[in-house]
Amino acid sequence: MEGKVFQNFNVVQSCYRQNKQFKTRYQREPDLFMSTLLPCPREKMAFNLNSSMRAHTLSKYQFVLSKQRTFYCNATSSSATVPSLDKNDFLKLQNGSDIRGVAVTGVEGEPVSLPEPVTEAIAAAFGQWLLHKKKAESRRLRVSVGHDSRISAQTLLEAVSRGLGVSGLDVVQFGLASTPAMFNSTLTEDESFLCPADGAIMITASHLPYNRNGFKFFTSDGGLGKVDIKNILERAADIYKKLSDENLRKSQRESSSITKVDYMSVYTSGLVKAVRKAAGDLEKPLEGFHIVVDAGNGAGGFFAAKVLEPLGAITSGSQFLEPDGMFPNHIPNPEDKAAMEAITKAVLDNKADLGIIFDTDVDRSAAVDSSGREFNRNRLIALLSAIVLEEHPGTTIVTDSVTSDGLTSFIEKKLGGKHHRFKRGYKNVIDEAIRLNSVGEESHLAIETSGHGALKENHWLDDGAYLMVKILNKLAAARAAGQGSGSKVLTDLVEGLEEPKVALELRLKIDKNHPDLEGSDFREYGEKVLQHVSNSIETNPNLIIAPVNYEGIRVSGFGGWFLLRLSLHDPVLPLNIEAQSEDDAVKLGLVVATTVKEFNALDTCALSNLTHSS
Ligand SMILES: O=P(O)(O)OC[C@H]1O[C@H](O)[C@H](O)[C@@H](O)[C@@H]1O
Repeated sequence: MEGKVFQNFNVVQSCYRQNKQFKTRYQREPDLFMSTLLPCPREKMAFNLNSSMRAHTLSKYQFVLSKQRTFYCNATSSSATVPSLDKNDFLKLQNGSDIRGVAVTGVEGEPVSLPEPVTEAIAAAFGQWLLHKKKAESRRLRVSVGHDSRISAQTLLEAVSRGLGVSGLDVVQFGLASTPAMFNSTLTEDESFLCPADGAIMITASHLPYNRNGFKFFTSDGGLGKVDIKNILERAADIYKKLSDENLRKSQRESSSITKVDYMSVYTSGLVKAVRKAAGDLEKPLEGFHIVVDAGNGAGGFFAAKVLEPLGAITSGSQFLEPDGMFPNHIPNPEDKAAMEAITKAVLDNKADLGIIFDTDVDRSAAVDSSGREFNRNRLIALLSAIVLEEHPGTTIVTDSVTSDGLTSFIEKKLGGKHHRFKRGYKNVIDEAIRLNSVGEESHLAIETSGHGALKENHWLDDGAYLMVKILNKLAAARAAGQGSGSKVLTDLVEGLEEPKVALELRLKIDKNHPDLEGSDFREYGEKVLQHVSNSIETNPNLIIAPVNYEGIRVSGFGGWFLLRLSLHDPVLPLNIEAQSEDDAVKLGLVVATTVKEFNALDTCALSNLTHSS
């Protein structure tokens, strides 16, 4: 265990050993017990730990704790004023299968919606949900918690730990971590790292601005979906009411332990092992390769020193590896133009073989070859499809809805696979791939143009770092087979992918307060728009509506296509257009502009700019 667990604050072991009666009952009836347990005396329940504390501070804590085995955790409820919030306020924090909110002030018009007490209530609710789900478990449950580089990470980490303590769960803090590592911790079998965790929480808001933050939740079954997130937020609203009631805080509670573990070393050594194995157990299969990493000051900086260097790669010229929650260089997001320009420049300036870029929490990635050509969006999917279809001939590749027609013919005609173009949303594509397998259709890859991707061989873990490992395997194998160096082997794999001359996305906003909505939900209004576009196009001989389509309306015409759909989260109709010339893109834009013109709540400025640009 030495060197693995940084500190272990198992101060409450004797408390809960003495409290078997409590334990048995709480395992059997977690929900019922929570209602008597809550609200708890927050003055007593929380450790005030700071992962960036210096060593001497920590040893002082350890000394105190080891001397008092029945020590009740130090009093540190958040000092923030507790605003009055109801269920709706909590439900507003749901963003698909994530929770997102504003964690710090600083942006005008964006008040804090994720203060510490709300965070505590959400974490307590996840604990409650987990206890309910794992009723049958006879041991005490533990939850791993990690965070990205955001400036609010530490505050929220402490609030999450307190909240889990409220539910009587043990907390295992990983510090700076990636989202996929958190899921991985629910699968790892290694008691010396306190794994598997029964549940995991990642504190992140992906690529959103510095003032935001949020949570993703995992169990060994994968990331929680929309229904469970709603359930957790509803529970959180109830818990919150009780947490803010001063009179009730005096009741008894069970203490929880907080342990800090260097789990990222387990996770990264898994990635290193995967590449070594694919290269026939060579110790340094990337020796001689020069690979630059751009972590955008998010959590992905580990990839250079902890993955590439042990494999023998040179990583000089890597940039923005140090965590900085103000993201001073560019948005950590492979979909961002400036981010892709930054990594491309780094590759060219350093004459590197390959560039790798991650989003803030490393569940998304993209690459750049030695000539500065991006493996991003459709080209990243084409590359991964080529690799996976070599390993699993004929398999189905599940993608999101905005993928190009060229990608379909590449996967089906060149690679001999099947392209199942499904819906937008990483959870949607992963769940669809799992469903296909369950009904007998083999699928090994679920991937989005956004850079989210998951493989069956990797437990359907949505992992940007593992996607890059698949690419590294290819480089290493080519080197081992004496097939030259550089990234040519990768570039060759996407040879034949037809790419459009023009690819654009316009996001048409729906004004939620417009009288035309007549009090209805923006989604209903959006559906009406889509139905109307579909009806108007049906009779147009120049246009063909895609017969198989899972969201919105996809139409081919003028040598290209467009897809108009409802955003997963926002009051927006995103419109994707791909065409072989600007003129053709404008023609497709005009089709949409003409058919939606009577929908006054729809902001069509972006469309007008396009159609008037010619
Ligand atoms: O529907 P949109 O607004 O384009 O958003 C769609 C995107 O939402 C989130 O960012 C998800 O993480 C992505 O997986 C998804 O693709």
